[in-house]
Amino acid sequence: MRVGIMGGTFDPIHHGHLVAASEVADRFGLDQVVFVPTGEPWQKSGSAVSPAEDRYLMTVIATASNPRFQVSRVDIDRGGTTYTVDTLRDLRAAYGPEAELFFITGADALGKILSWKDAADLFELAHFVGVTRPGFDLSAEHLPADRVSLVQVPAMAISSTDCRRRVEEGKPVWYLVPDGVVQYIAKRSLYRKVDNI
Ligand SMILES: Nc1ncnc2c1ncn2[C@@H]1O[C@H](COP(=O)(O)OP(=O)(O)OP(=O)(O)O)[C@@H](O)[C@H]1O
Ligand SMILES: O=C(O)c1ccc[n+]([C@@H]2O[C@H](COP(=O)([O-])O)[C@@H](O)[C@H]2O)c1
Repeated sequence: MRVGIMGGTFDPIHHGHLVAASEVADRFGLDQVVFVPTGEPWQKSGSAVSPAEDRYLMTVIATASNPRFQVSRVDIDRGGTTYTVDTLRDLRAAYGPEAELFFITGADALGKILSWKDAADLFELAHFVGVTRPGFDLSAEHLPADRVSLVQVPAMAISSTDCRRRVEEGKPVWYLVPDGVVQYIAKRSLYRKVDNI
């Protein structure tokens, strides 16, 4: 079985994430892509991230219609700071030794990967797939060539930061995130200043 892993804070999940996963699934003939919302990400600057359960539910809503997309709670249920080395060990244990694991990252995340915990071990645990992202250079020169692939995906100039800012400013996020995620954000009053609720 060939399993893609798309880790992210998903605050909120948007069409950039979904297109990246879909393209890599097609290119590598993946049987599944598992979206893994982070528990407590340690390299996110700025304000605190939304509760894990909200990010988890938005990820479930966004992926529900695709039979090849799954969502895993491993990073949320482990508790504490999320490290990809733990994600990969947990998913290896869940899928067994025969599974081929492909960890999908945008160009921004791939550029910082050597700063991740136990970075040298990561490339033993999975094949890494870096995807293009508007505004970032995609390069794997710093990484082991046989364990990293680069994939061009349709350019989606969308970020979770921009989606949060738009909601805070009362601007629409329709078509940047799936419809059900727009509705979930409104229902839970996410990303609004307290005096806007
Ligand atoms: N528009 C996009 N195109 C390609 N890859 C993306 C895109 N947006 C995010 N990714 C990748 O998806 C993964 C998870 O991203 P994350 O959940 O941090 O979203 P983000 O939009 O970067 O969030 P934020 O703006 O809050 O930093 C990362 O590997 C990131 O590089
Ligand atoms: O393992 C680490 O030290 C590490 C540091 C930063 C990010 N990551 C992972 O990279 C993925 C994208 O993270 P983020 O913060 O850009 O949403 C997600 O799965 C994180 O757990 C992992």
